[in-house]
Amino acid sequence: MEDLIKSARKAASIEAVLFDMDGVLIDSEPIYFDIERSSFNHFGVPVSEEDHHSFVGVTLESMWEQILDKHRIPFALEQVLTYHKDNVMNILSGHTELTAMPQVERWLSWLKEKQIPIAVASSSPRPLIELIMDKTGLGSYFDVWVSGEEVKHGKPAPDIFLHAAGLLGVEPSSCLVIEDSRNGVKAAKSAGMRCVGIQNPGSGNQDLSLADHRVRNFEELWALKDSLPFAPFSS
Ligand SMILES: O=P(O)(O)OC[C@H]1O[C@@H](O)[C@H](O)[C@@H](O)[C@@H]1O
Repeated sequence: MEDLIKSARKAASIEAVLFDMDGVLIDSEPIYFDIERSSFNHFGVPVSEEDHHSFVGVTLESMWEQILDKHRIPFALEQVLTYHKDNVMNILSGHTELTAMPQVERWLSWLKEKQIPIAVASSSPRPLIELIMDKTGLGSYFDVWVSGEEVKHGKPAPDIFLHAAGLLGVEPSSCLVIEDSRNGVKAAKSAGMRCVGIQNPGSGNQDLSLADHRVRNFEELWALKDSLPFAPFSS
């Protein structure tokens, strides 16, 4: 019985934290919304705001697959993806104000100090993750970086978070995910993980009701920290 109680406690404790990138570590979704809108115009697709917000958190491939499927425009997936990805990389490379979200480094430093492994698990393509990690200076905090393009099914499927947990060597039930999108929260919960939803107005209209906890920013997340069941620290 005692063993059962111990293992139930252990399953619930947090041993790793998996961060979404866009809309969590950096307020990039408003930038993407503009670039995406210009690509929609370029290809002549009338994407509604509701549909547009529903794509937050999914890979670019999944977004364009859904658009091509619904609007039946005469372009190949490869063609629109190449055009759009080039656009995103060009604009973001030249962007001078890509900074981390306020207070995010306080969280990352605290996790590092407590020796809690951390991952970034983003649906963005790897070159974009690299660029953002470099520009924000956050890259060195993370033990692993995983892109949604490196797993079979992107968010809202659980694959990316399960893959990140595997790389960190931590059970899914011992992972905490920080997400800002409906697709991301769904992925985290499908992976059997605890999830904090950050309601970021910049990420559009996102239903985060599946998340275990909801906050508006990293300051509120900091306040929540003491009530989260982190595993006993080694130092
Ligand atoms: O998984 P993350 O880090 O939120 O990334 C998702 C984002 O990835 C970007 O590449 C897309 O342009 C966005 O539309 C999408 O929301």
